[in-house]
Amino acid sequence: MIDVSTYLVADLATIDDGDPAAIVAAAVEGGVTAIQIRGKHLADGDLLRVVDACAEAIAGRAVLLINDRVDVFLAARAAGMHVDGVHVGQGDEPVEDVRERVGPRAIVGLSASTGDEITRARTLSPGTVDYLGVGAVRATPTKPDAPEPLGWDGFARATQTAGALPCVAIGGVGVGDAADAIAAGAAGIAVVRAICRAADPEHAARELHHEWQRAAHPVPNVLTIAGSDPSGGAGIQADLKTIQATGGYGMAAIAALTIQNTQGVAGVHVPPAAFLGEQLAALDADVRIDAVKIGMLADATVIDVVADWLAARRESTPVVLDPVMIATSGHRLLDAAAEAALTRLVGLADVITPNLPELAVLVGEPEAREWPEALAQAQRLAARHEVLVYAKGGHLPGDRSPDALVGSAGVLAAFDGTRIDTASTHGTGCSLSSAIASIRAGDRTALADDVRWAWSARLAREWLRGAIAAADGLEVGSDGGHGPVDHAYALRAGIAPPRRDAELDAWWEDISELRAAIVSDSFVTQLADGSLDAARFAEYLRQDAIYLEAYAHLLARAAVVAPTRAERRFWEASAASCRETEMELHRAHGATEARTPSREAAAYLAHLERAAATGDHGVLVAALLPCFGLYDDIGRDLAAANRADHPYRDWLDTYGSDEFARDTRAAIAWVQQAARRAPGARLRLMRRAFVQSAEHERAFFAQGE
Ligand SMILES: Nc1ncnc2c1ncn2[C@@H]1O[C@H](COP(=O)(O)OP(=O)(O)O)[C@@H](O)[C@H]1O
Ligand SMILES: Cc1ncc(COP(=O)(O)O)c(N)n1
Ligand SMILES: [Mg+2]
Repeated sequence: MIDVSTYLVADLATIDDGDPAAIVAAAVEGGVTAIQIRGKHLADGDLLRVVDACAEAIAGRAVLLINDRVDVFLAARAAGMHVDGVHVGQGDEPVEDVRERVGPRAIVGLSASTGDEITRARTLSPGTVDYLGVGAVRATPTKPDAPEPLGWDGFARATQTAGALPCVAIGGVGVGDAADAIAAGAAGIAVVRAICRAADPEHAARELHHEWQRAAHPVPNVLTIAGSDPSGGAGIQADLKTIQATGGYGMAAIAALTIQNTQGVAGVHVPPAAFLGEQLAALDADVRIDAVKIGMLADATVIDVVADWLAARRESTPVVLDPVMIATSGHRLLDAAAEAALTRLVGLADVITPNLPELAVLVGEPEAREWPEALAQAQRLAARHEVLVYAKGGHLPGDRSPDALVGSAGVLAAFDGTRIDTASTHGTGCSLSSAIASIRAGDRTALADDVRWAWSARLAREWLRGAIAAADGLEVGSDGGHGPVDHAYALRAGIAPPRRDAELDAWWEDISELRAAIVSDSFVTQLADGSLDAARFAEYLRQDAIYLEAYAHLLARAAVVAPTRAERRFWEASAASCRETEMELHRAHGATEARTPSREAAAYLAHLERAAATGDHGVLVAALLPCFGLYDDIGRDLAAANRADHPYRDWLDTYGSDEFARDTRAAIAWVQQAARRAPGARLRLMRRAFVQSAEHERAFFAQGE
């Protein structure tokens, strides 16, 4: 679906003697998602030149449409310019004819200003029109001949019949209107003068874009009821940091205080439970609560207060309960008598997140030694209390760290990954449960509850693993303890908060078999156990050096077309580190050898070159992503198999590193953002480019077999 949320009509008459390409470039930099070039008074040739300059300036970062002039669009497309479609009015040729001429892939927008026109557009055969421009909402100087303005009420009434057709509000709208526009059902806001005539078009675009984003993704209010950890790694402090990092507004009612540092818990003080009850009542009287996370509650009286409060709430707020009994350091955080009281609370939660010892206590069985046993316990617990159980394998021995979301019918979502090698896991349980609550609170989809919890859990775990991987970068606490995770790692790296993104997940599903195949191919299995033939490995490295040299160039090209400075910096840095790795490989493994690419390397590089040649930023970064994602995935498994006397030790280390994991996450986040901006046809291209790269990855690994 085309993103028309921030839509610029670049009206050449309004721009007058300004530079359209410069304005359009600034608008895109500010976050505009769609641009329409309107040059009613221009001859075809002159308009085509402006379109050319604008297409170059936009470089695929926003949808580019041409107003009315279907011939100019066709000429632009024939000349290889990056144009996406046309926007036509009611007075021009019938829109069915326009669709016929531009073909099925181009985007066609249609102006409509009355309920009748919208109803008629709706009854056209599907795929004729991609979106409607509906207005004028208010009277405007750029369209003096327009009929009576609609106002927001009129807009809402008129667009009621539009069905799934996105309606962009136009006419006298701009900054300050996003909330009303969304309430009226608009898919976006279109402006003319607000950007074309702005002293600083980039700033004007950014203001508009940010306001729309804020209104479309309101910040959820997330409450944690938990204990305080003065060292800031666990409890209330961890919860607030997590909620903020995952896009929520954090609130906290303190149920207990601990004397605690990274070495352990030295004491617990429980304030009067009635006082906690009053805090909760005060919040209820004043604040909309979008999700609740419950942590350390210390004793039965406190648990009862919280359970009473939850039971009496009229709104059905998502509740995540971390049944905290024992801290990572091994200290009891809940007195034994209170364990029974917890059972009542479990029944009031949607999801509970026990670690293995807590799971055992809740289900009344000995602690699980093996993961399948833990899953069976989780299922029994889920069935008994009608809750979802997020079982955590953090306490299992071995080098894996499995988790799973389990319902009464069994596992809903299984997560597996290597254990991150760090002692800094203080507060991981607290952080995970508040991340699930916070991400779930921000999920505005209308999917089934189980699906939404599974997504929130998946994103929360992904986010937490980033925080654990970055933990050793902090300097908190002395030797021998458990340091905190870095809740702010994504902020430091300029990565947006996690939000559910079914699109990217579908891509990974597309390549899941390829991933499995790569892992079981002889190259990877033999590389892992060290039995790989040295000559085959050397040839692989030579090919890898050739590949990486070209890949670094392509990363640099991604930087050039990146829509924001932060993203540009990311691809530039990736290009630089890729070049270093390549040189390193080259130095270590025969710089003097002839460098002829293998058939597999040549094919892979040709595919990437083609992706770059589309000029589309999204397609290029999608094609570049498997090289990050698959290596991170497989590289971690290989790194886990590493040992001091492993013949390929250095190589295995590179891809298992935390820096590489961090870069991979950032790359995924940027591709995710590009996917969100991409219209349907472009999104399909991105996905195809991504899958094809994964296929080339497999062939590359298998070469010389
Ligand atoms: N070393 C690690 N590497 C990766 N993930 C970890 C590690 N330690 C804990 N986790 C994750 O942190 C979360 C908390 O797990 P766990 O330690 O089992 O619970 P708790 O902190 O409540 O005792 C889980 O999602 C678990 O998978
Ligand atoms: C106040 C408080 N609440 C909870 C925990 C559990 O810590 P973890 O998340 O490591 O299990 C803690 N250590 N302190
Ligand atoms: Mg815990």
